[in-house]
Amino acid sequence: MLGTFSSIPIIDWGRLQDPETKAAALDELREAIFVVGFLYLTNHGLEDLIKRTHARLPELFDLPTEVKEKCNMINSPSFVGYTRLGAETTASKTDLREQYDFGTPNMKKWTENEDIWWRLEGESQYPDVPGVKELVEEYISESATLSHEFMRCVSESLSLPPNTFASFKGSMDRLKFIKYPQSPPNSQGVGPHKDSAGLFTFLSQDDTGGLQVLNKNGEWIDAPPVEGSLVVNIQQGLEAITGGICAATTHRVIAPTTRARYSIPFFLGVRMDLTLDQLRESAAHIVARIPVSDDQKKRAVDVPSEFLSPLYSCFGEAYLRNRIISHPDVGQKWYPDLYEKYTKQALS
Ligand SMILES: O=C(O)CCC(=O)C(=O)O
Ligand SMILES: [Fe+2]
Repeated sequence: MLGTFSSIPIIDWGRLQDPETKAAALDELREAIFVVGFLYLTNHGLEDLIKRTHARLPELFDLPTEVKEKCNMINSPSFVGYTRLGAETTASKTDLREQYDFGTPNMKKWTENEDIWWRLEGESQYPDVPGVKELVEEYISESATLSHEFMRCVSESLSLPPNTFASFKGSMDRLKFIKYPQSPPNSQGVGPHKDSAGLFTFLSQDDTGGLQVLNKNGEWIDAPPVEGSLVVNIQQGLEAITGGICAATTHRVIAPTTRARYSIPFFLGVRMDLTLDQLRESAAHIVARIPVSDDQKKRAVDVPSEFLSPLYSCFGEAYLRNRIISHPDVGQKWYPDLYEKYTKQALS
């Protein structure tokens, strides 16, 4: 256990803020992101908010079925809302979890003359429980602030201007509350995947365990709970911005066997209208600074990346495909033609 644990770097946010330690901490950050591919962030200032939010999760999943179903994702062309156990698919297998998806509030309403993928940015649905909307909005707002600062540090770690990644940022970030119920041994909580909504994921897990990450050697290693930390994953948006050089973190959750597990991932969003061609141009100067790392073994066993596929015209379309495949009932209801098209397409 110790060996696998020590292979995931811990980055102390405090050290990135302190002028005395910043330079060394930026080196550690660069190594963690571009050479290892994932990290734990500690000392980030959201500890109290995370604790308060975790404390409310059991109650939200114990609500009567009709209260949860009232905000079911099936009502939402933006794929936000409640997903019951068994309604989600990853790597062609059913996931054993239930969850609520939310997004940044006050999105502009989609109109028919706009490209269809802008419809992914829409208003959230909340369970009808006092204080939940406010808590979600506070969590999203605090996480967005932290993640913007984090991206500035990532730029600085590559000796690039701090706002280098800002122009890739989308307007809607996403947040999920997840429950994995107690399950038979070796059940799939969520199957192997790369996060698809954007740039980085900041994941808070409880103390149950079960998260695993694919390392550069192509081995699944445990990412055990570290109290108060956020697990930071690279998403497909950053992978595309770096021309595929900085591969998205592939991860999965083995369902818990002795009690329920709860987690809260925050997904920093990417711009829906970015095309691969635009990226190639704008990314060249970023890519030139990324340290070389060998991940051939990981790539040999990895899951595909939608954003890098020439099948899709822009991030928005690739993300829409990902949502439709993950939530087939919602996809079929709101995008029947695209559902037909995407379920027949194989990613190369
Ligand atoms: O629950 C977790 O720890 C991971 C969740 C996850 O990977 C996801 O929902 O994208
Ligand atoms: Fe994920």
